[in-house]
Amino acid sequence: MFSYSVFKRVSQKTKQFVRYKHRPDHWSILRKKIHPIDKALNHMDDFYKQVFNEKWLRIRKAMLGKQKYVAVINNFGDDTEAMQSLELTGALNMRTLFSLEQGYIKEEKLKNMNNKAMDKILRLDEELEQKIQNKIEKEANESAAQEKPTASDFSLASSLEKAKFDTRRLIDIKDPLSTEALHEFLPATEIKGREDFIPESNHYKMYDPETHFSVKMEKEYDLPFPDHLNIYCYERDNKSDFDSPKRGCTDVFNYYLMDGGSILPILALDLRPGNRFLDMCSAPGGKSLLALQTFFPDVVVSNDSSLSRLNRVRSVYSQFLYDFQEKWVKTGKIRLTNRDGRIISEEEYDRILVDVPCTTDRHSLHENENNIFKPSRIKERLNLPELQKELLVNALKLVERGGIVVYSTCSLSPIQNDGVVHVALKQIWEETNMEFVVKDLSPALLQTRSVFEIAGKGLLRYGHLVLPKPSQNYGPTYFCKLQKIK
Ligand SMILES: C[S@@+](CC[C@H](N)C(=O)[O-])C[C@H]1O[C@@H](n2cnc3c(N)ncnc32)[C@H](O)[C@@H]1O
Repeated sequence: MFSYSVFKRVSQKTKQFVRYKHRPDHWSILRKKIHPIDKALNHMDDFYKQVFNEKWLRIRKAMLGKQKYVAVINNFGDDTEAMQSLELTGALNMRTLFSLEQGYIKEEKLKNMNNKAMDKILRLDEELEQKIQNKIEKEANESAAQEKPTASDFSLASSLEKAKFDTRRLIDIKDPLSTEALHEFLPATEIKGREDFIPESNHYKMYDPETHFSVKMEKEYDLPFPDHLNIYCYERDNKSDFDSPKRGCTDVFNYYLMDGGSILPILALDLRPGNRFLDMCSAPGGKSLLALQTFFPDVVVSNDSSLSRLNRVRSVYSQFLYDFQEKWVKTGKIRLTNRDGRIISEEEYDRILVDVPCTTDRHSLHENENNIFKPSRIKERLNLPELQKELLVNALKLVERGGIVVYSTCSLSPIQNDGVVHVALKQIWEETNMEFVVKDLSPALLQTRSVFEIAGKGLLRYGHLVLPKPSQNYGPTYFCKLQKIK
């Protein structure tokens, strides 16, 4: 076969040439290079298509699109002015949206004294959502069909399509995230050039489906919205950007921008006055700052095992809290600690947030730099569920009786989400006599449905998952609330 080769002149004087067999910047090489973001997309196409079925196309489209933010008003800055200026741009206070929904739900309840109101609301909501979804999926299918040919020639997704699946090992479509099913998820193993896939699928076996233990579940009907928390968002389909935050008279910023999904783990914590709150994996610090805006915790401990990332928390605090060192650190209200969350001990907390390192799905689809799907980070990626489980187990041990732990990720992976909660509870059950209740927030989360699409008990066993969608492009955010009862 004719071999195409190129020469590179290495010396101007001697006019020597080096003969490349494969020139590194040749178009055919560049075209074939699979970047970490491509790898991430291939991985998600393989895995999530089978988990979320027809919803996957819409989630995928949203995650590849523009992420939506909310603005958390800084109560320690020029808050009133900030709220007024945001309202002038058409931003809405989330508290108002939630309470409008609550009012509507109550009204429906009254009208339907036989208490079928919830079913009715859910059904109407689902019907509406389905109509919108069908339209979006139709559009997504059309654009995917146009985009496909070139890149998919060498994608894993296309090779998997051709590959034979061991159908006994695929997730049961009827109950896609049943514990047994997610533990058994195992893609076809005979895939050339994808060696990392094999150890990864082996890794899923650690979630032994044979082990049975009882888990207490309890429905929760209320998701209290702290009085002092003011969070602004744009309504469905409004893709406006918030202006950059501004410094006020005390030189601190007036609001903090964060993914809307990130507020739910903090709301789920149900912070109360006087709480001692540990943010076990806190950097860059958005959720710690959000917890402080409620005015409830007496002490906030922002921990992170990475010193450089902990310095980012310090910097966020300094930008949002006036006289941070004097008023917050020296008074002991905020502590910044640089420890491995797996071995924090001795202290007791009433509230712990375990917002673990994960595959950061949205980020992994956009940034090649430091991407968790880089070949050099395979081992780290495969070890994530183990690390996540150890962090959660330690939080469950640390929290006081009656206290609350919220476990959260920004991944759609059932392994890193319900899977980790499952193994952590199993370990606690085997090793201690502690008891926990998993809170089913589905009824309480109804009030958030004008802002978020949340997958609940139909798709998940323990927690809740904010699903990104083009009209409200937040998340993914998984969160699970656990309360220690013994
Ligand atoms: C998803 S980020 C946390 C985001 C943060 N909660 C927020 O909302 O801004 C996960 C963090 O966990 C930290 N981390 C990783 N391993 C850890 C460990 N063993 N103990 C404590 N923190 C850890 C990482 O350095 C990273 O900053």
